[in-house]
Amino acid sequence: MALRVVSVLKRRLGGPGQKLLRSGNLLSATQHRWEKMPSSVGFPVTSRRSFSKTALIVDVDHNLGIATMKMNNPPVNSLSLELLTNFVIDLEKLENEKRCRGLIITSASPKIFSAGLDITEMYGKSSAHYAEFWKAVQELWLKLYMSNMVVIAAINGSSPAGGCLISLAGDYRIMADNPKYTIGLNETLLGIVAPFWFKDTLVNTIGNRASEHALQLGLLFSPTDALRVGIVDQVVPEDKVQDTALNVMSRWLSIPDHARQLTKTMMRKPTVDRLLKQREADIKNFVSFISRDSIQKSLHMYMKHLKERKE
Ligand SMILES: CCCCCCCCCCC/C=C/C(=O)SCCNC(=O)CCNC(=O)[C@H](O)C(C)(C)COP(=O)(O)OP(=O)(O)OC[C@H]1O[C@@H](n2cnc3c(N)ncnc32)[C@H](O)[C@@H]1OP(=O)(O)O
Repeated sequence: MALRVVSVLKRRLGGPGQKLLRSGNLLSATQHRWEKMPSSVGFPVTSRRSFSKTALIVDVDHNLGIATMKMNNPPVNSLSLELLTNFVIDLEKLENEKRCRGLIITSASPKIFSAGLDITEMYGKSSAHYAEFWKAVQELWLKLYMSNMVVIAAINGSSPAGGCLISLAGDYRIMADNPKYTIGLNETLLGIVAPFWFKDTLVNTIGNRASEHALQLGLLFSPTDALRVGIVDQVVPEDKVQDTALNVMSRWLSIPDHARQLTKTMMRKPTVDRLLKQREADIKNFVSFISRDSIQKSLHMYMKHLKERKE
């Protein structure tokens, strides 16, 4: 199957996209190599590099120009300060790899894409810790939302709150068709409020009315409902998520990078600038909001509820 997908990738880049690239004199080293491949054979993986840190496994296929990043923070891929920090470091590395044009984000443990922000980072800690944590959340969103790479979320499990934000920060979302999985910004269910830039990212994806409805009620959508409202772009059988991501990636990579990147910047920069203009104030707001006794109590109760569910 993987070979078939690679053949599709080669065919795609050999088609109109390739012509566009040629006319714009924009062929990257990776694409040159693709052009030389005879179409009857699968693409040999001659250059593959992996780097794996705590909580993230990154696999870069230089021939395809695609990196796959698997979140690997058992049991639920909660976004701890460590995971957020490593995520940002690895994104920067990939961004600097000229031949890496696409990134697929997924989970190493099917069933949970990511449980969102690590709640234990948000209660019972110092103000300095909250500030550091929030800065890391901001940093990841800023880097991901404005990435020069094509970013596809291969959502192979549940994806509440911060997990949903990571998916929304990408360019395209493919979710596994399993009614047990849910996705959405459910902050209000925890007694907390999605910050304005979480909200903006959702509004940019599904529009104002649907966002207001989803945010006020803290809706967690099944894959079918997520597709209906537009939170995800495609729902596919569980075992087809990765191949579909590669296939979709080929379509996006057939567009000349500079044109696609400038378009992405044009669409997203106003949203990003809103946070950049008030980044420090946003950190202060978070620290003062999360430090309130009532919020600390809500988070504590929510964690207790999560644990009691199992008993
Ligand atoms: C005026 C305006 C100012 C605004 C200022 C800003 C305000 C703050 C904004 C903060 C934004 C927050 C974003 C977030 O992402 S909050 C996190 C939201 N996440 C969730 O609600 C998901 C919770 N988890 C679950 O629903 C389930 O765990 C899940 C479906 C993901 C998996 O279920 P499963 O049954 O497989 O696993 P368990 O529930 O048994 O969980 C296993 C253990 O993991 C612990 N756990 C789960 N989620 C988290 C988490 N997010 N953080 C930390 N730990 C988590 C769970 O407690 C279990 O632990 P134990 O094994 O020890 O019991």
